[in-house]
Amino acid sequence: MTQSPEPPDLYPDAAYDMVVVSNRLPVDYDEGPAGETRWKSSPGGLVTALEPVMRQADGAWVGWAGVADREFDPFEHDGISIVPVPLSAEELEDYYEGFSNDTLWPLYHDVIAPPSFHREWWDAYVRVNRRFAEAAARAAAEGAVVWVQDYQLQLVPRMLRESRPDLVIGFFNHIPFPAYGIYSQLPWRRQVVDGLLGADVIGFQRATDASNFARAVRRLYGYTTRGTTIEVPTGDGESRRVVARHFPISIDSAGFEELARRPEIQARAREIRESLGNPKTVMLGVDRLDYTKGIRHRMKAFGELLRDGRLKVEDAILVQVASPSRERVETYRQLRDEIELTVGRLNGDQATLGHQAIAYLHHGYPREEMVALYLAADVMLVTALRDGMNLVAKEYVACRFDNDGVLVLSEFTGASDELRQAVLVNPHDIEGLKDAIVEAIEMPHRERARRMRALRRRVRTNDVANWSASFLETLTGTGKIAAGISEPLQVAIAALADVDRLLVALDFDGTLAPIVERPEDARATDRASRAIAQLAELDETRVAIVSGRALDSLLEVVHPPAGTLLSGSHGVELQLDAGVVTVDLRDAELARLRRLTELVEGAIAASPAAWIERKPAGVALHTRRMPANDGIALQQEVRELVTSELPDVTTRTGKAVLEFAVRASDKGDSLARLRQHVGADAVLYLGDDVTDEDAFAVLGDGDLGVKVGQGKSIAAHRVRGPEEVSELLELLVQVRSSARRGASRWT
Ligand SMILES: O=P(O)(O)OC[C@H]1O[C@H](O[C@H]2O[C@H](CO)[C@@H](O)[C@H](O)[C@H]2O)[C@H](O)[C@@H](O)[C@@H]1O
Ligand SMILES: O=c1ccn([C@@H]2O[C@H](COP(=O)(O)OP(=O)(O)O)[C@@H](O)[C@H]2O)c(=O)[nH]1
Repeated sequence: MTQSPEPPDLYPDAAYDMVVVSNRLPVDYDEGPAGETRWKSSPGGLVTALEPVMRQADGAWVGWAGVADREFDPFEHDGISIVPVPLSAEELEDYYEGFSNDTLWPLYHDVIAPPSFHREWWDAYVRVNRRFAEAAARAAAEGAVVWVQDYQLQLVPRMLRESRPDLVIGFFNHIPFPAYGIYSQLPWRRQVVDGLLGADVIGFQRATDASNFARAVRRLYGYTTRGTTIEVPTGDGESRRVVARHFPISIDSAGFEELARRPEIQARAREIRESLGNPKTVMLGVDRLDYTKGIRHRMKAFGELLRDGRLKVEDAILVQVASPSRERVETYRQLRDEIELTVGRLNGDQATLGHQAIAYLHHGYPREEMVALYLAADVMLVTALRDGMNLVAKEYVACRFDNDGVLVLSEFTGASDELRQAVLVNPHDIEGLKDAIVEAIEMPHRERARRMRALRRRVRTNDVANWSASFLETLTGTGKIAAGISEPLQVAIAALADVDRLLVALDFDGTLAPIVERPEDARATDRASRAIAQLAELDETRVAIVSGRALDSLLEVVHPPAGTLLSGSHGVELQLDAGVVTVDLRDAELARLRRLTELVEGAIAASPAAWIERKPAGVALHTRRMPANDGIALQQEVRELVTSELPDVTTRTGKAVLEFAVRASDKGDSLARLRQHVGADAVLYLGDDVTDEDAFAVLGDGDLGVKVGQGKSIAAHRVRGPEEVSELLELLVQVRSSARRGASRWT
């Protein structure tokens, strides 16, 4: 057995506040035939997506250099600090080619090819994951953010949490996460899920991937999952909240467009068309040579169209870039043989002396050439059988600033969730695929332009900067929040305008009303109050105020329009259409409430700046008027006192407030009840406090959560404060009232 190489001693210890860990570095070490060496760009969408992020972050990128049995010192490449992790030839075989690419890859891509399960591959996977975790732990500064990438490193989050509990750990899965029926075949299914649960945030490409993962957690561990959150027990009776959500990855759209606008690249596009004999239609496929990409299905459909006479070889050509990938894995070798046989046959049967049917290119091309190819193509064919995202589809759209070209896109790609105006296809349905190709070729210019404009808007709005900012904000909550309503948030609000029945649920303090010294002085901003009154006038639109305050106290500060639903005391009190619903406390709960009140009152007697607020099922200790450290110390003391005598009492911390309740309820329960009462098709929730996270946690697909201000949050969007909350509500009034006017014309 080969000895694993020891990590070299040259790693810059604890130097980086941000560390990205991925199997592959952005560059591969390459040795030419004459022994000349160089670093060249490594293949695949992961690198394309992360490169611009890393260039901005000034962090370290920990990964493998693409060759076995070689050790490299850390170095700087194109403004990125590179920390190479060595792999022996045997580890490369067992961990990368074996477990990553012959077990996990086919399993996670819906067993398109049969996965192989070998125990020695698993052992190597564990060993190599540990080496990556150690390298990342060495590079990371105290409290750093470590962002682990992809299926090759699923055990790293747990390993890092154990060795470095100070770190903030994110994980992003670039490939699909399969349904439990498939995932459960994995003999190490529990270990992998546990490995991932070491992260604070687990990102997926699609909402279905995140819900498949949550289901696996429930089935294998029985942990509670709620919307996008998972409660992971920590062993001391407490639990950590892990977020598992989709963050669809994207590209540097502006960068691609800038390249596409360069005259020399446009000239190259013309040259490509000329070299193909200037046919009426150039179709393009660009893929790693991988069985998930549906290259054979595409060729079969194209071949039949030629054979049936629906297309003529003089008029249409398919350019297929199949970039070399994983060439030592047997399934990939076989695939190459099959594809090349198909190309040979098809050209043999259909080509003429002057016109080939398929131009097949088994090469990897630099970005400039890719852009020229995109510009040269009338129709882009993306027919993957399963694909995490597929960046090629987004790149094609980003390059078509001329609003021309048609994208044929498989519904089994992550990209199809966003790129709805493409010609969507099921690549298994060869007849359907043939019709879609003909539809794309014959599509009238106006229709092509209409679709391409809409696609381009989407790719511009959600670009790679947006993807990483949204993931990292969810992870750290410390991102700088841009002024105003961001473009992705505007798009999300526009989508709410069209739903049939909408619930707009709003936290009060810190969201509608700026935080003030004395809670009784808090008032919603005038603009927010006006917008709420206008929303309440719209049909099929209900407004709810969801507060931690007791209902009495809420009604003193808020004067909502008729029909507004109210939730007080974190859902213990609800005012629905039929009046107030208060949870009746049982005798034992009443006795506990009395004792709780006595205990807290006694404990704060010597701290005149602290005060308590009585609620129907609990008390809240406010420390806002105390120096911050004194407040924290008092809260700690009172918490210990209460929980040692009344262990069943629920505690909850907010901004300078510690709450105790004898009946457990939170804003998530309350929002679920309100949603049910209204029969809402979608919910908009806005909140600023830690307790609002429970409400964000119950939001699902089609809902919209907006965190107000800084702080860790699972909400997908943010605004800076109450002024922008009112701006957002005004925007909603505007878009929803015109949508409702449109709707009522037809009803
Ligand atoms: O590193 P390789 O084994 O040569 O493979 C290349 C990369 O392929 C995969 O890409 C995925 O990520 C893309 C960006 O998120 C996504 O669009 C695509 O659908 C995925 O398949 C793989 O996930 C990477 O780890 C590989 O580096
Ligand atoms: O010859 C090539 C073929 C592909 N790519 C790039 O490789 C990435 C492929 O990403 P995608 O998400 O489509 O698939 P993956 O290969 O990651 O599965 C895209 O950025 C392509 O532009 C490239 O630079 N040269």
